[in-house]
Amino acid sequence: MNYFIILNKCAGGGKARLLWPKIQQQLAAAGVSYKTFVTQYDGHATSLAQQLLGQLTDNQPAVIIAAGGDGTLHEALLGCKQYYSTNPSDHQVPLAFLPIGSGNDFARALNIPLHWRAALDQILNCTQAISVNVGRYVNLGTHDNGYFSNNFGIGFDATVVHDANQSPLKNSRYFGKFSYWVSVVNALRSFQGFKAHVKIPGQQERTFANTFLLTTTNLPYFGGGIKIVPTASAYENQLDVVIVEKPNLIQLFLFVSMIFLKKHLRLRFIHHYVGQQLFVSTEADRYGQIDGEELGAQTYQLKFETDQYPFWIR
Ligand SMILES: Nc1ncnc2c1ncn2[C@@H]1O[C@H](COP(=O)(O)OP(=O)(O)OP(=O)(O)O)[C@@H](O)[C@H]1O
Repeated sequence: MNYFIILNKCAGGGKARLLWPKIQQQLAAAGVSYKTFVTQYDGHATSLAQQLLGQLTDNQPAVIIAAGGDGTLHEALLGCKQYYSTNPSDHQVPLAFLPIGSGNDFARALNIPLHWRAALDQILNCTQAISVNVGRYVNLGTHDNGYFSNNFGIGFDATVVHDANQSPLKNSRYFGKFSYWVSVVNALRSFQGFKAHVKIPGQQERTFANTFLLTTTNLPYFGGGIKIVPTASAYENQLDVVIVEKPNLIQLFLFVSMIFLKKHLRLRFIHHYVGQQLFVSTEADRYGQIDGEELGAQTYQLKFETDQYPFWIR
């Protein structure tokens, strides 16, 4: 097998850079053949995936390993999907994920070990690709489109991502988590609810006048280990959407406590729907995030659908 590693040394607030020599040692000890492509800038993993797929011959056994956090996996997946949309093939090169970022929600959801050594062993011992569900979105207003392995969030979660990205501490291994929690508090104090509509084909449209969080998810987890939809599964051909209406202080406390008990979806200000296709629109500019990658503030007119990609994960 030929392994092609797309490595984001900045992932995990620079933790990936420190781990990389150890990972190299482990690869050398396993005697495997691999090539490394190090990302140089935001978005680079997408073009690296496209370039390397363009250089592979059709029947060359290969696996692309996204080594970084969920953002690196997101970019690599996007590159692969974009490549095969213009170069269709019956054999698509599978993706593996070496979770050396901060949140690593994809790994949590797909039982990929969170320790790099065990995760690498799992990749090297894997013998067959498995098809995994991913989300596809189209912004019907702008025609922007793309994919997500984890989730597409609008509102509070995305505001936190935006705020944390502005922090000078965001790349600090030790203070990165602290700056994240400062952003959570900031967003809780200032976030203004927004009007949103959710429509699942065959069902009536639902409108929420004061939305706090609107997340379309392929996985149970978001935000680095928060189990937002305990029943969601990337092995099922469906997406889950969760709408949280803006909570008052008591509701916020209830929400946080019930999340720990995995019973928050029973709360009356939280709504959960499932579909293979769904439509989401909003009426005010709010931040968005895709797999933890920030989108600017905008209004959304989104169509979500399920899609698949082969993963090299067990
Ligand atoms: N050379 C680089 N310089 C600056 N940013 C980079 C570079 N290479 C990649 N990036 C960006 O780093 C960001 C963070 O990467 P990633 O999401 O993989 O790690 P993380 O945020 O630590 O993990 P997680 O998303 O799991 O919490 C991504 O937006 C990616 O585009």
